[in-house]
Amino acid sequence: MTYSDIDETVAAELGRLRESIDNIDAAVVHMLAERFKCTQQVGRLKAAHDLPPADPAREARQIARLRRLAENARLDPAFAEKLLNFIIAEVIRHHETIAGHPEPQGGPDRP
Ligand SMILES: C=C(O[C@@H]1C=C(C(=O)O)C=C[C@H]1O)C(=O)O
Repeated sequence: MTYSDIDETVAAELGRLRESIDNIDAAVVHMLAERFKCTQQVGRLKAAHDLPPADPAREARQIARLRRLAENARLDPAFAEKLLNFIIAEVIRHHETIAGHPEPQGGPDRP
């Protein structure tokens, strides 16, 4: 069996489900973009006040909270933790970059 010779009703059902998957993927991308906008601001605030890029205590609280949310939503908590750690690692990398390239006095828009 291949995708080109499946039954019409199966194709319709698959198409309907895939439309929802595409919508969810778009929402995930938009939500991540908003999250990174916030974390970039946090990175600039940390750099301006000489704070370290990573905050392990905050991360531990977030992971505990996300694992509880995942359990309630019947999502594998180990997967939720892995995903959050993956995102946080990227955020910390951004914060290290920001800390290494301080903005000139007057903020980011100054020429
Ligand atoms: C965004 C922050 O910086 C880092 C990234 C975090 C995140 O992506 O949620 C959490 C803690 C920090 O290690 C923060 O300190 O709030």
